[in-house]
Amino acid sequence: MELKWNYRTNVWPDWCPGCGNYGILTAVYKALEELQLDPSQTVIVSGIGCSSKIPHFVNVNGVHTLHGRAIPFATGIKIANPSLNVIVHGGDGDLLGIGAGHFVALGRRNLDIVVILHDNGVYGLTKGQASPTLPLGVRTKALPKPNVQQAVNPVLLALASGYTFVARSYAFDTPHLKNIIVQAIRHRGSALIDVLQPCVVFNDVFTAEYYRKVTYKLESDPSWDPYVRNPEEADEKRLKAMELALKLENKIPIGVFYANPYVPTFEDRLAESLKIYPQYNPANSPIERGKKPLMDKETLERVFSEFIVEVKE
Ligand SMILES: Cc1ncc(C[n+]2csc(CCOP(=O)(O)OP(=O)(O)O)c2C)c(N)n1
Ligand code: SF4
Ligand SMILES: [Mg+2]
Repeated sequence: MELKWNYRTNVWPDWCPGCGNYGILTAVYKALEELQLDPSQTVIVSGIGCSSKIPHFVNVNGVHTLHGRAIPFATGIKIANPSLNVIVHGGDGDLLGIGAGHFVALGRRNLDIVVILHDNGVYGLTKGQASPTLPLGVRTKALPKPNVQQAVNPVLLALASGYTFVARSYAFDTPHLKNIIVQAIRHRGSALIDVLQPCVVFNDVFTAEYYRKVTYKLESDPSWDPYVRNPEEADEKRLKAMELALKLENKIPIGVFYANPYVPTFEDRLAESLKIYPQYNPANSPIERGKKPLMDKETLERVFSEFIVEVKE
């Protein structure tokens, strides 16, 4: 395959040797190369954490934002310019701790954004505190006592929130993760990929050796079909995906849990509700004419006239 664009930057990734983030970065490069995404039309948005350094290492547009706030940034970017490919990267603390409300809101909207969750069970950057995905009773290296909180199941939460593409993969199975990322980018709607990611410094329980033993691929089960082929089978397939997501005892499934292309995206709903949105979204609207702002009183009234409500006493 001819490589038209070098998606690698000159910035040397400074993660610890052996960190699962290297596998995720490699899979991202391979997915972008396969899709040949236009770098000028692609944005990676991250929060704060070891995982969130990723925009510095990928040669597309990037924004390294605030802890927990990658999804709201990405939402603004996508609504302002719906033609962009928007990919969010964040840690389990970032997306499911401080950013949990935004994580749920994205699923409810089904905005066409891919979320890649670096799931290492710890707050890596701040030295190994328990993250929202660390199970109850597990004691990792930096914890003085076993974890006293229940874990959030990212796949289950995404399914319950309305994400229309939900998958799990493993950081050091880069061909598998690359395939999932390609599918998630091609999908129209909110996509979550929960990536099991060893943190070699702070998580001595969920290690690469552990994941190698317990993970198995859904693709190897011919009876598993997560793809919704007509809207009538959506509920049943989502329920099956939820049941599977709950099974985490001795074996952890990786692969696609649910993919439903029939739910309208937020962009579609916005265009339905605000008729001028596709034509006059912020990215394709001039903001000034003759050095004067175009958003004068008359323009604002025209834009928002559809929303004026008369409240009768
Ligand atoms: C508003 C705010 N609260 C807390 C922090 C401190 N902080 C920085 S990174 C982080 C957690 C990182 O964990 P995670 O999101 O799982 O990413 P990882 O480092 O594991 O990849 C925290 C609590 C911050 N930077 N900003
Ligand atoms: S602390 Fe953990 S997550 Fe952070 S770079 Fe090191 S190994 Fe990776
Ligand atoms: Mg983490």
